Formats: sequence, C-alpha cells, structure tokens
Amino acid sequence: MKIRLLAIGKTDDKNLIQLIENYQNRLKHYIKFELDIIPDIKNVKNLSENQQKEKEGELILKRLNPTDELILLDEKGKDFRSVTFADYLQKKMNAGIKELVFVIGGPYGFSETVYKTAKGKISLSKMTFSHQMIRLFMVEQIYRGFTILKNEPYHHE
Ligand SMILES: C[S@@+](CC[C@H](N)C(=O)[O-])C[C@H]1O[C@@H](n2cnc3c(N)ncnc32)[C@H](O)[C@@H]1O
Repeated sequence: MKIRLLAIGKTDDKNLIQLIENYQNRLKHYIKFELDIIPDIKNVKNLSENQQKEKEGELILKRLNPTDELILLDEKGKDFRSVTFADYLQKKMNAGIKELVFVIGGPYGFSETVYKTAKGKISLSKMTFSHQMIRLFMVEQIYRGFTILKNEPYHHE
C-alpha cells in the first residue's frame, strides 16, 4: 500500500517544512508515502467561501485515481487513539488497498461532493487546527502508527 497526504496550498514556513520532511524521511523505512500539494487557487479573494470550497473540491477529485481510498481529515470525523489508528492502518493494508489518500481541506473545509466521495472521516482532535499545521500532525501520527505496528520504542502508553 502507498499512503498519500493530499493538501491544498504550499507552505512557505521553513520550520514547518523541515519538521514535515523529518517525518517523511523516517516514514520511508515503513511505507511508500507522498505529500501531494495542490497549488493555491489564483484570485481566491474574488471567490465566496462556497465557491472556494467547490473549486478546491474539483482539484482534489481530479487528483484521485479510481482505486484510491479517500479519507478526509475533519474535526467532526472519527477519533482514534494512536494504537487504534495503528490498527486502522494495518486493516487498510490487509484489505489490499493500493493507495490510501488522506486529504486536508482548505481554510473552509470540504465541498459536499468531496464529503460524498470520501470513504471516511478522521479527526485528530475536536479542536480546529490550521490546514498547514495538520500536515505535520498527520505525518507524525502515521509515523507513530508504523512504529506501534513494528513494536518500536517511539510510542509509550
Ligand atoms: C482550518 S481547517 C477548516 C475548518 C472548517 N471549519 C471545516 O469545517 O472543516 C482546515 C482543514 O484542516 C484539517 N483539520 C483542522 N483541524 C482538524 C482536526 N482537529 N482533525 C482533523 N482535521 C483537521 C481539515 O482537513 C480542515 O478541512
């Protein structure tokens, strides 16, 4: 299985980029992983919130292959403990999924079409984080999940 973390808008924050890259490098030992960034929409100031969500939604859906399993990151989604998230990853691998795509929404979340296309929603907290920060939190949780599956001393209960 490959895991793709799909997000909208590049980040200019060098510290954040460095932290994310650190986990991306660590993850290489466990699974094929890609951080896939959709470029920012141009002239976004001329769009309403809904128009922006629709446009972002179209770009997200265009990026998917027919066999991809799309899972949204959404504060109203299912919450996990890290150990149960590790089990979740194992189940996805056992199910023979080719590519598991976690997607991070834009500043206003997802369009209805994206919600309808998704196979599930995962919450990292009931609190809302910025769409930039959540990239780091998610890549770290995926890494943590694999260290749990391999019984490595990164996660402590
Ligand atoms: C600023 S938030 C958008 C908040 C917006 N109120 C909404 O309804 O989704 C941008 C994106 O970051 C991600 N995100 C933020 N907080 C999250 C959380 N606690 N759990 C999972 N994803 C989160 C989601 O993908 C969200 O679409």
